Amino acid sequence: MYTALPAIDIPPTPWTGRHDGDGDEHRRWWQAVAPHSRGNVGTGSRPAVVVGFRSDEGVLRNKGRVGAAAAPTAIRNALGPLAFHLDRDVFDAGDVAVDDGSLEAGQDRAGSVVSELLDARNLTVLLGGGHETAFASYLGVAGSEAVRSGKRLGVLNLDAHFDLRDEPVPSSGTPFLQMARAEAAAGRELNYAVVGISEPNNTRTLFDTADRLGVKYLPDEDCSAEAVHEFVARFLEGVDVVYLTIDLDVLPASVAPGVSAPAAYGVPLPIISAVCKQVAASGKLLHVDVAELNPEFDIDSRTAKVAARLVNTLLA
Ligand SMILES: N=CN[C@@H](CCC(=O)O)C(=O)O
Ligand SMILES: [Mn+2]
Ligand SMILES: [Mn+2]
Repeated sequence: MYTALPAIDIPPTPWTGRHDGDGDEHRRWWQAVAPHSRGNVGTGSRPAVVVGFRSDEGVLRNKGRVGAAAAPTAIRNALGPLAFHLDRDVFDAGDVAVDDGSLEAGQDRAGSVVSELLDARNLTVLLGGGHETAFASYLGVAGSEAVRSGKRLGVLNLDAHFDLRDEPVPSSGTPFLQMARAEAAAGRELNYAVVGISEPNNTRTLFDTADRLGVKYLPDEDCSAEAVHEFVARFLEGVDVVYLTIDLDVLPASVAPGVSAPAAYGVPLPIISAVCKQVAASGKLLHVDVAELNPEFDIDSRTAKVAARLVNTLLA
């Protein structure tokens, strides 16, 4: 019998895609993904559980282009037809929805879903949502047994932006400053690294905040394959578990047009994909989210397909 997690607002619905046959040799994501039910443990490798965070309240508050609330559905639709070559079970736990502007309550609900799934041995995949999704992810990760028991957490953000804004209300521009404050309140220091920072899209204040917090970052123009590999390797050395957050605006606008703030320069997709493989291969990946897809501005689902491809790579 299906039992949803208590904080889920919208239960999972069946996935769709091309049908070539019912045998394993024809299997696509839509045929492989099953609804998550409390007590699902999967077989073999650590199962992955997908959760949607339908929110664009953070983007609205950050004066961006709204529409990211529709992204979880768009990413599932892009994943569904992909051939399934994974060696793990994948479940869909449904969505948390931010209604009536109640972002903070939605982040709390999504956080509790992620914590429960992590404590049940799953690899969690939170599909945003604007980048306010990151604070929901953080609540989930920080509330997990792994982090509470002292594992050293690293937050790796693939993003053109620091998202360290100091604002009176939380938004898509504030999640990593919120994390820094929450970590300080817990007697820890946020270990935060960003790949793909666009210098002209982050003010002096943001660079000063990053420096004050000891944030490690690699500018977009310095993102050669070697430099990124070295940067990520160093970061991985100093942590036990990783929360990886992919803001799709780290990619060039031609690759990811469907975001609130498309990147003029951007980090090439092969390099972002290589980071995903490197993090997955480290065995330290605890949780991942994908943020900022705005299907309203997408072209031929290009950005949704890139998001789906990166999720597929991370779980492989
Ligand atoms: N999550 C969004 N972050 C960016 C948006 C920048 C923009 O809208 O131009 C930020 O706040 O810096
Ligand atoms: Mn961001
Ligand atoms: Mn960004």
